[in-house]
Amino acid sequence: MLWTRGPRLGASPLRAALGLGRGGSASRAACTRRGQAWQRPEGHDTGVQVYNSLTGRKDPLIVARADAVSWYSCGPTVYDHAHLGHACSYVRFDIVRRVLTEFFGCNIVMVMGITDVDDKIITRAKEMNVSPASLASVYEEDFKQDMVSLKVLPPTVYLRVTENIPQIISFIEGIIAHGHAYPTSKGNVYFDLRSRGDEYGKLVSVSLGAAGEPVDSDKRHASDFALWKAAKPQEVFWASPWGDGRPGWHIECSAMASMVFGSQLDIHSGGIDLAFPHHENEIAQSEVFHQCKQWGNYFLHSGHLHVKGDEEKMSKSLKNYITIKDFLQMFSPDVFRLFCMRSSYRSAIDYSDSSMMEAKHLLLGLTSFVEDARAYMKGQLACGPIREDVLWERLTSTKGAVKAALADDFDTPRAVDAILDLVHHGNRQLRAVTKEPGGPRSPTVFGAIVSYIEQFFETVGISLANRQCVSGGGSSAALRSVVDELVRFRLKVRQYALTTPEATREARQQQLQERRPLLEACDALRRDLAAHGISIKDRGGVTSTWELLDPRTKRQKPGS
Ligand SMILES: Nc1ncnc2c1ncn2[C@@H]1O[C@H](COP(=O)(O)OP(=O)(O)OP(=O)(O)O)[C@@H](O)[C@H]1O
Ligand SMILES: [Zn+2]
Repeated sequence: MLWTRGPRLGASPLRAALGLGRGGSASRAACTRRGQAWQRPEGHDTGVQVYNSLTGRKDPLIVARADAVSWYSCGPTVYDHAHLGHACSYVRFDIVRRVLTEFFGCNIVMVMGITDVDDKIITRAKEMNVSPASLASVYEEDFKQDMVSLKVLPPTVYLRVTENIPQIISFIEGIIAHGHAYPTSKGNVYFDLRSRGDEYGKLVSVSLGAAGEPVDSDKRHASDFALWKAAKPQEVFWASPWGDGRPGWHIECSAMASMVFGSQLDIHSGGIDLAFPHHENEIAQSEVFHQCKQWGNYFLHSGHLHVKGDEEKMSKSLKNYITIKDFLQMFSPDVFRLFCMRSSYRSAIDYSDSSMMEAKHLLLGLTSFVEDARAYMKGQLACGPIREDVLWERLTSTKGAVKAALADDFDTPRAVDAILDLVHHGNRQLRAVTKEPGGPRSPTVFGAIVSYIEQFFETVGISLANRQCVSGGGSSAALRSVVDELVRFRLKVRQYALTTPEATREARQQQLQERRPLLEACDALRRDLAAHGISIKDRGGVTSTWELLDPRTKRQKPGS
């Protein structure tokens, strides 16, 4: 055994160490030690408590400057299509980023590193008989397109490893100059872990065990990791002071983050599998290069997406994945976002068709409320008397609850629950009555609720079928007018079929019977349009309204 590990490595103990599982007293003790070593940054207190993997607890998020919060995000290794596991990590951090920006006034500068040279890329390129560079460029573009489809905001800048080789080489030279790395006769450069002493293991509390001469390796210690890898025959390489080769995986992120942010980083993020060894090694490299005590102040890790019932994360190598493109054929990006928001960004999450259907129905419930509230405001939905004071009070308390939840380590499930509670109360007051409305109306409070809810979801990247304004230019505007005409015509036909002026009951029945085909035709039209995402609602025979729904969000049984 070369590593002495606390009782915390391996899949679930690692999660315990990072506060994601049921940590025992040993892990709590280690967290306390980590917590004590952490230096509270100086600067602007955002008002958010964030779970920091460096301390194993929630810390106040203090950034150097609110107008330029530095955030480095480990990007993908681009050798194949991205899957839902990747989507989950990037969507969750996108939500965190949007919340920090819109609710807590941070202007975020995000750098994302793209690993475009790596063993996996080289192997796949060989299999496909293409160059690693062209394979990587195809899948990098593919990843970016997937992110656009998922409405993930792009980082302020993407940095590719292959475009930053000179910077990476200088970084390695700096580490060697400070006595923490060594080149070998085979042309490799390794980080000298023993030179780091107790400082290694800030993130997951691993410590170096007894030295053991590694078999068949030019490392001094088996746990030393590569900063520079000597070129193998027929592999892509760059010239360096140590001979031809390419960078190791960990060094690229340290070098690229430092290139933009220097020796101080507010936030560093990635999936939980990156905590060890990737982030642990990044910390070691960067702190010895910059000769500083604390390079990154907050390490945020997202939990894994698992296929329900599967212990392992969704992963290419396990072949248990669904590509983002396949997923988006069935569900909208909004459904996926809402699914992500129903759990903490840190927790493991199970993918299943039923959990997706649940998110889809939730979204449908929200859009339906917004539609009804808007119809009420327009006078198209007749209601009994509204308890306006109750609703105003609910709205105010919801706003407070949502902000408090988000300030508590971006607790999105709690924030969504608070909104659902508001919707529940709104719906109770909106119970439609078929008679003509009487008494005072309260459109303003419903307007305030709709506006708040839409704004909240817009902030986290979810659109609530707000199709009042047309996007897409003149042709969509024309099509919208055509649907307006069609729905008005259908309403006239329906009203004619339902209005039976005959004097006697029998005669009225007879007339209804004769006009029945017209009603059936109206129903059929409603069903058919639903298949195209157009949802028509008949409001008590007085009027009809319509909304355009994303076809992947529409009801299972159109028109029901
Ligand atoms: N199943 C998953 N759930 C959540 N995040 C994931 C999952 N799989 C990968 N990630 C995260 O996606 C980001 C990019 O990962 P990367 O390109 O290194 O893929 P990977 O982990 O090698 O995936 P694979 O095992 O499928 O090849 C990382 O932050 C990683 O932690
Ligand atoms: Zn990284």
